[in-house]
Amino acid sequence: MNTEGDKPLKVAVLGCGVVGSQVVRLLGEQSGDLAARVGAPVEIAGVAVRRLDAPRDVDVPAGLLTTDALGLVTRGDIDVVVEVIGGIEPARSLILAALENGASVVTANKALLAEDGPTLYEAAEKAGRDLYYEAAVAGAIPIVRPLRESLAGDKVTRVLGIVNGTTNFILDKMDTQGSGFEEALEEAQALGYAEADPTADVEGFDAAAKAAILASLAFHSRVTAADVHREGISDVTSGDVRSATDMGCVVKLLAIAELNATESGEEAVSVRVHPAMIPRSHPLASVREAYNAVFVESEAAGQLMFYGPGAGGAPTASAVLGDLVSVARNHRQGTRGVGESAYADRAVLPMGETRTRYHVAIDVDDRAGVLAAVATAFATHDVSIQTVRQEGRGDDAQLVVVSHEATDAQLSATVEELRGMDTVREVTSVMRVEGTDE
Ligand SMILES: NC(=O)C1=CN([C@@H]2O[C@H](COP(=O)(O)OP(=O)(O)OC[C@H]3O[C@@H](n4cnc5c(N)ncnc54)[C@H](O)[C@@H]3O)[C@@H](O)[C@H]2O)C=CC1
Ligand SMILES: N[C@@H](CC=O)C(=O)O
Ligand code: NA
Repeated sequence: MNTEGDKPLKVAVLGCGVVGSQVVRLLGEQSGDLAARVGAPVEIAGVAVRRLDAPRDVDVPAGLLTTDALGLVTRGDIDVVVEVIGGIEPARSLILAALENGASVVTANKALLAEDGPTLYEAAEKAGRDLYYEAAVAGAIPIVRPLRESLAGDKVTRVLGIVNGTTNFILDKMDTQGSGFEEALEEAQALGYAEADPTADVEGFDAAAKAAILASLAFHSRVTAADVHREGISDVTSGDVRSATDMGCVVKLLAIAELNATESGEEAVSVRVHPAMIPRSHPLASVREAYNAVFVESEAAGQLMFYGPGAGGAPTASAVLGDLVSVARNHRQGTRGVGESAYADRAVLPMGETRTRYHVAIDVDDRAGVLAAVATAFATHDVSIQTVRQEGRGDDAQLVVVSHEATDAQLSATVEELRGMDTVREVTSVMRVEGTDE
């Protein structure tokens, strides 16, 4: 570790793809400003790539390129390793080797942090080095640092986020242009937002990883991707989107982490990713196209909104470089930044015990007693109805019921019962409603 004079700080970059190439570009273009901000030159010591001759979006001097990532991080003179390879292995082994060899780590790897964050934190702690990851959640948007530091004196009660650009783009097109799901997905792919295999985006895996990281930070507990209830947007229909519009809402894929009371009255963490209707007046409703936003509620500060580009090479590299400067300053001063904070050790609430509201659209025969039968199904499971609207269509009718808050188990049992009723032709739309004051 360099602490003396203005000895250059040596940085190894692992991966030179969408994000890595922009990190390398910015390190070159902004070297003067970075040196001034850190107090010493920041020098690229090596860039690990999979293929030396692959085309890339930045010119890297041949002498810096290597296919031996492990050799680079263990060579003994590296101060900071920037991991932008992604995935679980070899990223995890490389990060652990970097820490063991005395380097601090900056990573954008949400999948790894959400799967095995504690192993990385413990290794950083043991090595006395930093592990920073602002880019891993909502790209360029500062949200990790605000939760780790700015709000460290407050009690966060809820985090609601739009943390996946691809799915927000698709839902926005369905809402504003009446596009179908497949059509909107093709557009997202053509614009380069979605992955070649967009499953991680569309099925909510990417958002679930980010939700786990947000929940861990907000509630000072260890939450992993496996703890997150996850539903994607592939089943969201144009009918759901129209239904949302009819009730003054918009459909968004939300990552939600909140404190809920358990049956025994203790505080537990509810963490989930699913499509939900939110009122158009909610700040998250105005998040358009591929943008991200995170809405935080805390006891003292109240409501805070963090908004900006959540994906893309340059925006993500901005967050990586911000971390790099912080870590470099820590190195220069011989200190460490904030480490893991998991002291609260709160349990994760099972999804069935999470309290939420449902919007249910039901096709029924338009005849006497049907409304009463539907209301009885809700009452049987102790779910209180907030509003009910009927749209008649000859002999057919559609009932749109919005419930008050109940447990997810009560609500899903109600929907199951509705589906089995003779008077119900079809339950055409079921969606949770979030972001409302009950
Ligand atoms: N692209 C984005 O908008 C965002 C990406 N991230 C995260 O940033 C990380 C990087 O993502 P991208 O740059 O988009 O991915 P990418 O696939 O464009 O780049 C990864 C690069 O790593 C290289 N690589 C793979 N194995 C390697 C190895 N063993 N040694 C050296 N290089 C190796 C690949 O050849 C590829 O060029 C991931 O963790 C991702 O989740 C986070 C926020 C936004
Ligand atoms: N595929 C992700 C990229 C960043 O995490 C997204 O669409 O948001
Ligand atoms: Na961020």
